[in-house]
This record gives sequence, structure tokens and C-alpha cells, in this order.
Amino acid sequence: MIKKHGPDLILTDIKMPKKDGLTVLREVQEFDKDIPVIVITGFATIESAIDAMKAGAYNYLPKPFTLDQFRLTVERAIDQIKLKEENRALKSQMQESNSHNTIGVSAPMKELYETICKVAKSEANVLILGESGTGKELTARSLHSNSPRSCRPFVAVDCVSLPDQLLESELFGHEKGAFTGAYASKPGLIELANTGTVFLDEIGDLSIGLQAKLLRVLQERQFRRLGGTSLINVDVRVIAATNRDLKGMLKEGTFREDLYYRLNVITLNLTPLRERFGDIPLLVRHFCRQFSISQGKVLGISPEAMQVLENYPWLNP
Ligand SMILES: Nc1ncnc2c1ncn2[C@@H]1O[C@H](COP(=O)(O)OP(=O)(O)OP(=O)(O)O)[C@@H](O)[C@H]1O
Repeated sequence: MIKKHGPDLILTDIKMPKKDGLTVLREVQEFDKDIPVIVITGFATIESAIDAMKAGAYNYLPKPFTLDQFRLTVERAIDQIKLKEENRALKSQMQESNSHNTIGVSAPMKELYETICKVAKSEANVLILGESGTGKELTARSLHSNSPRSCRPFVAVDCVSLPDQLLESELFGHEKGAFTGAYASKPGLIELANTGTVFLDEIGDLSIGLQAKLLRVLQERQFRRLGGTSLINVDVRVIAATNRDLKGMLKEGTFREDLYYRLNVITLNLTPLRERFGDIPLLVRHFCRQFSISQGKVLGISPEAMQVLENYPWLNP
């Protein structure tokens, strides 16, 4: 009954035919410590009251009791539940609002938040390494929003999605007539990120030619638009990310060593979720809430499923 209905509060007698109230209390405690149990006892000995309180009862009611006493005890227990729920909601809000909705309370995530706080303040370029989906862009956004540049632009560039010439024009911009189809002048993303942060995602996929051009911008803090003659000054902080093995690429000669050292002033290694299972319940809650908002309907996980998830052995290896 308890598992099926998830009661807010349980009142149990102590002397009952098949199972005594203290056993019920212990079982409830094992199932969910937060359900308050009020033990009703007709044998109001101090010992049974102490046993019940030791076993985790919220309170006890010695028989006979008046309706007012009964109501007061129940109301107090309910107030306590409300407080606990408010606390829990606040706690999870705090965890979830941590750095740009980056969810996670596992040791690697805590370490990441600490590093983000330290590194964000500096002007140094950062290289974020991690498998696909480990939150590299999220981390880059957190670095930016915790930095002194937070009120300035954050511009993300996906280095893998475009053919070389288009990417070059996206990065550096072009003047009218620079190539067929360049009907008007257009500033590049690096120019748009001026005074802010530029996030170069999948930097390992940048061609050797564009690596050389990017290096020049990083060294000289100046560049020309495609087809342009005048030099444009930029002040950008660069955060780059990749899931590729850049060190291996250095050896193969497919990634420039000088660019690597420019970008890699500080390295952040992101831990994949399979090495931090403990974050799964929080992420499940977060995505349910996110999808509920975007789908316009309430999606949730039943308390029973959440319980199973939280107690699943591989979550606490
Ligand atoms: N710790 C986390 N908390 C909340 N959401 C996360 C977390 N990690 C990743 N995500 C979500 O997972 C998705 C992928 O994250 P993100 O784009 O930052 O990863 P990535 O490492 O840059 O991926 P890719 O290599 O594919 O570009 C995003 O929707 C992001 O919001």
C-alpha cells in the first residue's frame, strides 16, 4: 500500500494482529526516510514511546487522545513535510542553477565548477577536451558567464559544419565581391565576438590552412576580412574544444603545434557520464522539467521509478 500510494503521512497503531507498529515503522524508514510516521499506542509506556522515537517515528500519540491533540500532531507533521519539500526544491534549484544549468554533484563535476570559477576570471585561452555530449559548449558558456567579459558577446563557431571557404568567411567575414555570391560586406564571427569570448567548437576539424590563419589572429590580434584591405583589431578570449586526440594529431602533423600551445594555456578535461553515474537522477529531473516546458505538458518520473533509479546499485558503485 505504501509503495503503491506514496502517502504523505502514516499513522500506525503499535499492537496489530499480523505486524506490530514498530516493524511497520522500520520498513517505512527503509523505504523512504522522509515519510513521517506517527505511532499510536494504547500501552503508553515510556519504553514503547522511546523505542518508537529511536526507530525514527516523527511523534507518538498515547491513547486515549482528544481530536484536538490528534489534529495538532498531524498538522505539525505536515508542516515539517512542507519545510522538507521546500528545502529540497531550493537545494536542487541551487544545484541546477550552478553555472549555466550545468547539472551534476559528482566529484568530477564539483572539481569542474571549482576550476571554472578559478579559470573564468583569467584572460587565458582555454582548451576543453571531452567526448561528444560531455558538455563542452555548456562549460565554455559557464566560463564566459563567470568571466569579466560576461556582459560582452559570446559567439560559438562550429568548425566542422561548413566547407573551408565558407567557414573562413564565417570566421573572418568578407567584403562585397570577395567571391561569387558575396553581394554585401559581412563581419565575421571573430569580429562580432570583439571584447567578448569566441568559442571554437571541434577545433580538431579545422583545416591546416585555416589553422594558420587563426594562429595569425591569435598572435597579432588583427586580421583582414576576405577580400578586404584594412586591418581590423580584435580583443577576444578564445575557448576551443574538441573530442579529437590533438596530441596524436600533433605527431601526425595534422594539427599545428604553435596553434596548440596558443590555445592550450589551460586544459579542462570533461568526464563522461558513464564515469559519474551519481549525476543521472539529477539529469533525469532536469530534462523532465526542460521537456515539460518545451512540450507544454507536465512530464515526470513517478516517485517509484525515481526511487529505483536512486537506489540502483551502479549509481553508488
Ligand atoms: N552536466 C550537464 N548538465 C546539463 N546538461 C548537460 C550537461 N552536459 C551536457 N548537457 C546537455 O547535453 C547536450 C550536449 O552538451 P554540449 O553541446 O555542451 O556537449 P559537447 O561536449 O559540446 O557536445 P559535442 O561534442 O557534440 O559538441 C546539451 O543539450 C547540454 O545542455
